[in-house]
Amino acid sequence: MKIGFIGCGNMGSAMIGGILKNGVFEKNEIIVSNLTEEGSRRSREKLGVVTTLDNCEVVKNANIVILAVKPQFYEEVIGEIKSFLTPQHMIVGIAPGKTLAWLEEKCEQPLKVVRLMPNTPAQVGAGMTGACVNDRVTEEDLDQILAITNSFGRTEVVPERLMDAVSAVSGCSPAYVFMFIEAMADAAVAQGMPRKQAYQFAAQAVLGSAKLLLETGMHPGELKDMVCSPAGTTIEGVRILEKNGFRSAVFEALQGAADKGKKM
Ligand SMILES: NC(=O)C1=CN([C@@H]2O[C@H](COP(=O)(O)OP(=O)(O)OC[C@H]3O[C@@H](n4cnc5c(N)ncnc54)[C@H](OP(=O)(O)O)[C@@H]3O)[C@@H](O)[C@H]2O)C=CC1
Ligand SMILES: O=C(O)[C@@H]1CCC=N1
Repeated sequence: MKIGFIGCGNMGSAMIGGILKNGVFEKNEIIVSNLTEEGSRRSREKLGVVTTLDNCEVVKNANIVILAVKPQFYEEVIGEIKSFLTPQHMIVGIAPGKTLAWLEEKCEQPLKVVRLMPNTPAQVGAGMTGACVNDRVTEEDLDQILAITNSFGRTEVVPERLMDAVSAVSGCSPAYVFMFIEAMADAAVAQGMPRKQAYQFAAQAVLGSAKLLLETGMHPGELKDMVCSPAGTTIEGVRILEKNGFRSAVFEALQGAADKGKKM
């Protein structure tokens, strides 16, 4: 085995899905641990990887170890596995607030440490991951990490001080985007559109807008202005969004998410 996941829920399985689809590792090179027998069976059936209920088995059988449990369980899990870690291991945290220094300290030995902040669109190969590494991670190690993260979307290597911002703007933001889509679809339903069709229209509008911005590199304000005809329908909606503090609400939400990450 080459890569191991401690925990294989939403994020772990999304990451493994991309890794397998792009042939970064074969099924028999991936070992995952779950907390429950039910989770273990789900990992086996859904992904076909090697499974265990013993977190130490992951460390004994893989040199890249991804901690894909909720942040609250990081300390307990590291306590369990630390005596099996060696300088050859690369330990990868994906939780908000768990800094490189915190991970190094809890592992109690000099190790290659990586911090990633992926997001759930990784499930469909459209993830966005922020990455930073400690000074023991070589160029070759980083290339290996990027091959992994690029298998489920795009990656940006950032200074660690930006990881809370990454967590807010791409780790958490899919939740806010889904709330936005749901609200738009509710409004379309109120106008008489069948719900399934409303999700299609709202989601494709968000997907297309994101694609337009990424592919043209244009300023989002300019793209917004392209939609707003003088005395038209869109600018009326813009007025109402501004009146209701739409931008400020988004700003505050991301600020709150980033601040929460700093405290974790
Ligand atoms: N969800 C998201 O959008 C994002 C999440 N993250 C981070 O990813 C990490 C995982 O989150 P997510 O995938 O959403 O969480 P899930 O709840 O979906 O999955 C957690 C997994 O951890 C397993 N688990 C729990 N306790 C243990 C333990 N002691 N030993 C081994 N396995 C254990 C569970 O096992 P079982 O299957 O048996 O229940 C489950 O497979 C978190 O740190 C989160 O902050 C980062 C970016 C985005
Ligand atoms: O809130 C969470 O649990 C995760 C971390 C980053 C995005 N979502």
